[in-house]
Amino acid sequence: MDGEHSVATGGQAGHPTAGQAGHPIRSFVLRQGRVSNAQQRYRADLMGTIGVPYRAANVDLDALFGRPAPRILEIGFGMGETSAAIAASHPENDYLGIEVHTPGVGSLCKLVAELGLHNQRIIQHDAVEVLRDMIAPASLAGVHIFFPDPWPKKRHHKRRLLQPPFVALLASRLQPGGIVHCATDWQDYAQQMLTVLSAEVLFENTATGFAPRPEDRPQTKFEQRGLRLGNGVWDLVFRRR
Ligand SMILES: C[S@@+](CC[C@H](N)C(=O)[O-])C[C@H]1O[C@@H](n2cnc3c(N)ncnc32)[C@H](O)[C@@H]1O
Repeated sequence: MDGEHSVATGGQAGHPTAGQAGHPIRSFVLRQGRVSNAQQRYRADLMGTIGVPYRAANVDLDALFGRPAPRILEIGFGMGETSAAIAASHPENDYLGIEVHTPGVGSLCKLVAELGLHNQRIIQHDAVEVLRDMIAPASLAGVHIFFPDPWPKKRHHKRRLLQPPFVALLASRLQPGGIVHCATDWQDYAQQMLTVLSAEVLFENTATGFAPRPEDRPQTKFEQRGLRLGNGVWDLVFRRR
């Protein structure tokens, strides 16, 4: 997504990608993007019911969704069009979307209301801390990470989300047989993802190398912009052993 108007956030100790001085290296910067009136209104109306405040304790997912069902967590849903489309086409699953960016949260709230989705919940917080602190081990059927911030400059690569400690955390939160599906339009990040996911002993690749794009993954907004620029797209689908 656009990186302008960026403000680096402060942090807490113990972040899985913590830097040398103990300061967390976050995978995002909080942008001061414009929040439309509609995004503001829907966010204010809905986050009281479908929003989950961050707290350092496991969330009871059955209670949160009001039923037992496969749970898919999405990291960085952007404006949420893809999230809403997937949740609408899979009413049998429950979806927990995590995003830090306020306009995106408002946008997904609006889509949830317009589509009458009952299987979407939202946490507006750093996904790394959410996974670490709120999600119980072996509780997820899937994780979606579609077009994470690419951090193209070499000196920023340490900010990329897909690093070995994060991938180990991710694996620990998936049930055996659970799937992590990543996609990116940055070739060197795709290669990095392939390397770190392949190196995690709890994961097995469902494909040889990169996966064909699964038919049930709609094109995301960020992906469409990349395709207009002529970028390639790489999907990776790994299964928790
Ligand atoms: C490049 S955008 C892609 C958005 C969307 N998935 C798409 O494909 O259109 C990456 C998104 O991830 C969010 N993000 C990055 N790191 C995050 C984190 N640690 N926790 C939650 N959201 C994060 C950013 O705010 C941004 O909206």
